[in-house]
Amino acid sequence: MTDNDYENQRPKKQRRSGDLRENDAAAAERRRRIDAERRQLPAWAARDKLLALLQQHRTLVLVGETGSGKTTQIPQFLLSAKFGRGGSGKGGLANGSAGGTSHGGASNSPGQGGTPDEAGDGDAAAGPGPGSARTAATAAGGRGHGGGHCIAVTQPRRVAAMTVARRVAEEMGTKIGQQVGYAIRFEDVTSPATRIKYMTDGLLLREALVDPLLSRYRVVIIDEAHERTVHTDVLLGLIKGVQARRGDDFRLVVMSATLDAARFVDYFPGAVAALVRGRQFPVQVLYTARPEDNYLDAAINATLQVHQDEPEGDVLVFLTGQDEIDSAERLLKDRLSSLPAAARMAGVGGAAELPGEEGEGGGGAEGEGGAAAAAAAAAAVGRPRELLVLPIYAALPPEQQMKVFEPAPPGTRKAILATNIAETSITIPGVRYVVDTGHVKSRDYNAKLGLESLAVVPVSQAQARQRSGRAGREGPGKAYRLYTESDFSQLAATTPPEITRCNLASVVLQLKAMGIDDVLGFDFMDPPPRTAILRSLELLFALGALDTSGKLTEEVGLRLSRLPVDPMFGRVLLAAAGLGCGVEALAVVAMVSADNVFHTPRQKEAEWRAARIKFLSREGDHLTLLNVFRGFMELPKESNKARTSWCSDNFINIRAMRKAEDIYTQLVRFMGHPSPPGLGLPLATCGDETTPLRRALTAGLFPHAARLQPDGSYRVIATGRQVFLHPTSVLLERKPDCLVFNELMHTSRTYARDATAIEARWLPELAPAFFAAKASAATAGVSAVAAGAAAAR
Ligand SMILES: Nc1ncnc2c1ncn2[C@@H]1O[C@H](COP(=O)(O)OP(=O)(O)OP(=O)(O)O)[C@@H](O)[C@H]1O
Repeated sequence: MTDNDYENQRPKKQRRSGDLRENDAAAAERRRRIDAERRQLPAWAARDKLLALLQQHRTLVLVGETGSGKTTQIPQFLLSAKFGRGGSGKGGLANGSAGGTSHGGASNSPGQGGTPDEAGDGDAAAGPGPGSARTAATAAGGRGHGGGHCIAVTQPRRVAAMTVARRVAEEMGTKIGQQVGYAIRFEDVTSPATRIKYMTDGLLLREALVDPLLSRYRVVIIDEAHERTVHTDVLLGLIKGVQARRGDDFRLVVMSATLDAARFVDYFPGAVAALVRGRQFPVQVLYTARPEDNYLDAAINATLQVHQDEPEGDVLVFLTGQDEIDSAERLLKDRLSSLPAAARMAGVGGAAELPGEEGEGGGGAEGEGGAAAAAAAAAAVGRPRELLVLPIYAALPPEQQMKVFEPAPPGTRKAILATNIAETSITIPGVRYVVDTGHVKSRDYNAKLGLESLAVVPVSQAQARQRSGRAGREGPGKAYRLYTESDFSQLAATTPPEITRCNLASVVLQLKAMGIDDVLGFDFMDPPPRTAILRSLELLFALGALDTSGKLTEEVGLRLSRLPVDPMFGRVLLAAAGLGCGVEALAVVAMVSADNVFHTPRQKEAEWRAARIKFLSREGDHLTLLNVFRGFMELPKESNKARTSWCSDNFINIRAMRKAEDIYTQLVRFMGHPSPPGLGLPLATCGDETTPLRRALTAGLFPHAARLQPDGSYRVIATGRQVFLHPTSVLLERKPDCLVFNELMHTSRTYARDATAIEARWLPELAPAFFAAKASAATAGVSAVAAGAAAAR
């Protein structure tokens, strides 16, 4: 560098260090403020009592109001009491204060079954059954434990894991990924320094595959346990086994604002329940006087009413899914444009990928004389004048999801349209108002048919409380429930555990991979229906993941358990690797794993049908999806404009395509990676030759249930009732040993939606008697193994 260069640099350097000092000062001030806020949280008053309870009990079931500080504070308390520091094999369990002064904030919760005495009952109740949970521990093969140094905090959802981790890192004044980190599927923001790790429950379950004793962790916190996701329930069963094996070296905390603590205390030997009393800010709950005919309209009205009448504060609206959110966004725009000038000034900011859309940037005030006065009036009463509509749902790319967490620009109110992704754990800065439609999309499973479906159903009371709890986190809030108080009282108290209403193939596969062979005997807190487990065993057998004695096969089962996709899709990928069409199979699996890519507006049916023709394949929907994927991938990646206009011309959902591309990229890495959990499989392409791909698809989806015939039809071979049909399938021929169809089910998603139609149409054809007579000896073997295992207990 010459002197001259140096001189040129100097002022910049000085400016930079000046900026840094200012930034440092601002950051320090912010931390001081956050620190003061933290100390006001109800959880703080309970700190010493909670730590003392955890010294004495291996399981703590903690109930505390939404916003009381469970998710953000408890892990920090544990860390400061040395629960999250390893090496000695004892850590805080021996050294931490064994009681301290109780501030009276926490109490053993009478009526919730939380006393140590009652926990003794739990011991007895759990006595004879935990054989399989112990098997889990044994499967660790004597792996060392005692070195656990980390605190894991599970969340049912990725967004919560990410955002809460960031908040806690900020509270602790560290960079995310250092002392505090998070891990979600395909994204690990942790380091060797990490002591508090927020993660999805599904990810901790995956970790248990390779480390069944969870030996990295001194404490596991299962947060939002009331949600009873399938992953949480399996984890609870596994952890029970881990506790038995690791003894005093391991602690479990189960937390929620809306939890039946007694159930958990009964389930875990020696558990104790505690209640954190009090909430930070009040939330006023308002009900409608009469039931609403159309909750979507009612939600729009309520949002606009809040925007027009209420002082500043963002609105969080709970809807059921992406389609509904898209409609709500459009309706809000339309309604805003028809409002009087004062309210109309609020342009509605479009979704982030539509820059320049009408309303963006809030130019509405320009040139409207009356509007300026109205704006002044709104400002005078502290009402924001613009409304910025932001969606958030699971299929939205993460960078767009994060937009809801950014503060609204001055003079603007955010209206966040969310699915239940925003229902628990998270704090969205600025939200003071919640609009609860009272509905949610929920999974259901028909074990008889092996079909999963999604249906819009009323929320439970616990969900309604969680939703209201998203207001009142930074100040007093209001929750508008779009149903009557009497309807609320009729709602189920809690949501039934997901494990009792979903396809269990993945779960069964993972348990088998952990060495738990007797899945029917696994110590579930709420055992799933027996038929559902049997159906999963049959499916896994049909996929080649289990042998006739119900054991995991090395070649298929073990590798499938490592693939982070549905076992049926995973089987396609394994088959494709052997058939030289891995690239195409990955594309198809990515497309069916993303949301529906086709946009089918009713008013433009002729147009979208015409646009669809160029992608259609006579060989089936999978090949059609492959054509769409190839078309998209041919566009220049860096040109957002080209991609957007191609999607819009072809009536294709760009968000779903981005998601598919993302899944594809991640799976390519995963499949090709030479060391576990990667599979090190070659990824060849079959080009325009489609036969290998069709073979691979058949192998994955219906290996023994159907065989592709030379003429392109499928033969359905009897394997119990494990048959997948499309509602438009046509029965070509009825032979003595099989039925011949032109087309079979192509994705789990489609059959999910059409489960009822399929049942009505095909069940008589697929009568149990027909299949019972033809059931293969091998499938019967799996059932016999399952039945034998059950009988042995
Ligand atoms: N990202 C954030 N920005 C601003 N404040 C936050 C943030 N995260 C948390 N807080 C503050 O910390 C408080 C406690 O949050 P925390 O998530 O720990 O509560 P909780 O008891 O776990 O609630 P819930 O049961 O709803 O998950 C919130 O009420 C809010 O005041």
